[in-house]
Amino acid sequence: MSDDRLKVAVLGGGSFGTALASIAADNGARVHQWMRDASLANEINRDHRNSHYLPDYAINPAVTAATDMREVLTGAELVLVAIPSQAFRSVVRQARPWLTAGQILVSTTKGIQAEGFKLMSEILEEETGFPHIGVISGPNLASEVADKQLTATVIASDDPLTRTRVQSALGCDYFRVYASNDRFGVELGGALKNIYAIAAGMAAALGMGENTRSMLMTRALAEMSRFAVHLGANPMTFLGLSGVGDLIVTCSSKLSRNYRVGYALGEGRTLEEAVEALGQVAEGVNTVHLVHDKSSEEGVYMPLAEGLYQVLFNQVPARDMAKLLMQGEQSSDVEFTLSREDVKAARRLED
Ligand SMILES: NC(=O)C1=CN([C@@H]2O[C@H](COP(=O)(O)OP(=O)(O)OC[C@H]3O[C@@H](n4cnc5c(N)ncnc54)[C@H](O)[C@@H]3O)[C@@H](O)[C@H]2O)C=CC1
Ligand SMILES: O=C(CO)COP(=O)(O)O
Repeated sequence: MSDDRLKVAVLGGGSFGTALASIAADNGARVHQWMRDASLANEINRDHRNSHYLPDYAINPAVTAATDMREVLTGAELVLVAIPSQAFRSVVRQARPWLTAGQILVSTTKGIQAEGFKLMSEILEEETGFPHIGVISGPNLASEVADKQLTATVIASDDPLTRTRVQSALGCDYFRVYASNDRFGVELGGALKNIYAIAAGMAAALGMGENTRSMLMTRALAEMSRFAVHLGANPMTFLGLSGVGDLIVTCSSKLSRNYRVGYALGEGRTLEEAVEALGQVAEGVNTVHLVHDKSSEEGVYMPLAEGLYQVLFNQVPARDMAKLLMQGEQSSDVEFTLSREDVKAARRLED
């Protein structure tokens, strides 16, 4: 008997890969999930549960898991790569012998590779040279997705086929998939907001109020869009789900791992203790480092990222850094309507 269901492969056995695998299966696809841990794969096949990363949620039984890359990838029409950024390239290299040019390849990872400041879809492109490449990003806390809470995401690609195939593979009554052609902006937004989620967690632990959080999130949006536009992104992308949308959720929720790392730091833990206690990936820690270096190199003004870098890596107390940031330049609210240079020039005339 022929099986004409869409075949989806998911690389990664963590919380987001598992949540996305279950959505595709809810949508009628045959889903194969690759992970390196055989006992976790057995558990998914036997109990339809991922007790390590998503213990409280049932996984659709149409998801089958394996540690064999060939078995998972052969015949897959859509491949979702949900592997933390530090291991992303090595896993794509492992997968490469079974990837084909007709497949749709999509990164779901919100991180940056240190060498060359590369985003994950650029790695997909470099390692395969294939044409159907995209990125999924948006306000998508994995446990809420697994709980089927009403959620929206963005598929970004300059390839229309990639956009429409992902919209139909994942869009369902609890998960909406909006389209963007600014792959770079969408992907960068997902990586950058992790930095500010750490800062927001820290501010919460220090007892700072709602005005503070709102200021932090809005200035974070100004800072991340300034950086992204300098590197070639479209500023309007930051008004969407993958920009302001993801910033809101990650800066507001203890379900965010980056927020939790910040909270632990605000309570006085060391970075090592905070990361160890989390036991999962918090991409923002590495991203702070990379963005600090890149913004210095490019001459982009990013006081929040710089302040966070000093707290995380140079042991400056968070409260002292907050005081220092409050003494920084009072510049333009929205730089795309009034430039920082115009504000500075007017102040110089006044002095
Ligand atoms: N968890 C979430 O709420 C969301 C996560 N993301 C992004 O998804 C990406 C993946 O994150 P999660 O699934 O949440 O991570 P996770 O921390 O839940 O799990 C990571 C998974 O990657 C695997 N892994 C790590 N190194 C590996 C290697 N060298 N080879 C093979 N597998 C390896 C681990 O075994 C584990 O299965 C991250 O970049 C994250 O930013 C995006 C949206 C939501
Ligand atoms: O990206 C996320 C939600 O959109 C998940 O954030 P964390 O990686 O901080 O958990």
